[in-house]
Amino acid sequence: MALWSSESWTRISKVRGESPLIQCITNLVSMDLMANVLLSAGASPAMIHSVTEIPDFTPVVQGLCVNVGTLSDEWLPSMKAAAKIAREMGKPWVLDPVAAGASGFRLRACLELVEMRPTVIRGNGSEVMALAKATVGSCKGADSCVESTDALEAAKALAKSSGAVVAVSGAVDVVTDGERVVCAKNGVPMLQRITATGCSVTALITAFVAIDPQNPLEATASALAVFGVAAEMGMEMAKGPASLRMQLIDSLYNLDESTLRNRLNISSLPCL
Ligand SMILES: Nc1ncnc2c1ncn2[C@@H]1O[C@H](COP(=O)(O)OP(=O)(O)O)[C@@H](O)[C@H]1O
Ligand SMILES: Cc1ncsc1CCOP(=O)(O)O
Ligand SMILES: [Mg+2]
Repeated sequence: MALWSSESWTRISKVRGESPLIQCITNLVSMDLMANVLLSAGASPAMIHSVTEIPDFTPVVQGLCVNVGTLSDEWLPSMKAAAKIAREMGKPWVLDPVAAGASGFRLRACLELVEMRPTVIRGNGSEVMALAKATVGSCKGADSCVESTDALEAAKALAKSSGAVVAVSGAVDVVTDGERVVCAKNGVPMLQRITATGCSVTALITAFVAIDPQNPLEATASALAVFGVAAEMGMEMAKGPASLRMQLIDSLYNLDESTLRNRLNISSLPCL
């Protein structure tokens, strides 16, 4: 645990020190929280999605986050154009397959984006299972109706077939490259009552991988744990979802080394 704590503190310190520019092509619901979570962690968000701007802008970013939450025919070309440039230039890019199983259009778009070889895929249990099985049938829109642990085998299969690190969020966040499995156990249940917390942790993953591209699995686990620790700190001051949303941002901004070392809970299998 001590090594995970040291490495995770080093990573959040690097995000604060280097302030990586993170392009987010994301949904209309989560733009504000994603941008503010990135800023409070020390990164520099840019929610730039016009296909006309992609050739000028994506080449200068340190990481790309693609989120299909409010997917449309108009936005999909931008996502693909940016992902193509990121892959060609060896830049980390992260996919958040929101509600992947909710429709054939959405599933096809997500599978096409997976074919473009994201560095990391972060979804909830239902989303990862929909991608791994390539089946429509989301039970509840953007929310999951299975636990992250129910999607472990699906996550490993998706990691092996896509070449991506796959993170399944939930009470226990599970991260795998298809072989190794790591669990991050920080966080609070009330995070599920705030929209865009999943989108936001995916954005934070993008910033962490941007400053540690050689270790995407470890960087992903660190980001999930740091986000969860900030939520735990925020929960101590919050009165409900709205104040937790606010306290989460402040706690991430104020996170210090001793708090992270005392609270961080990351372990390798057997951790479920
Ligand atoms: N029951 C829970 N206990 C603690 N943390 C949770 C729980 N459920 C989700 N989280 C955390 O909330 C965030 C969003 O996860 P999740 O709700 O699975 O994603 P999404 O919003 O994409 O469905 C993640 O950081 C995850 O670790
Ligand atoms: C409710 C909703 N609908 C389309 S995108 C979105 C936000 C989803 O955010 P998250 O996946 O982080 O819960
Ligand atoms: Mg989500």
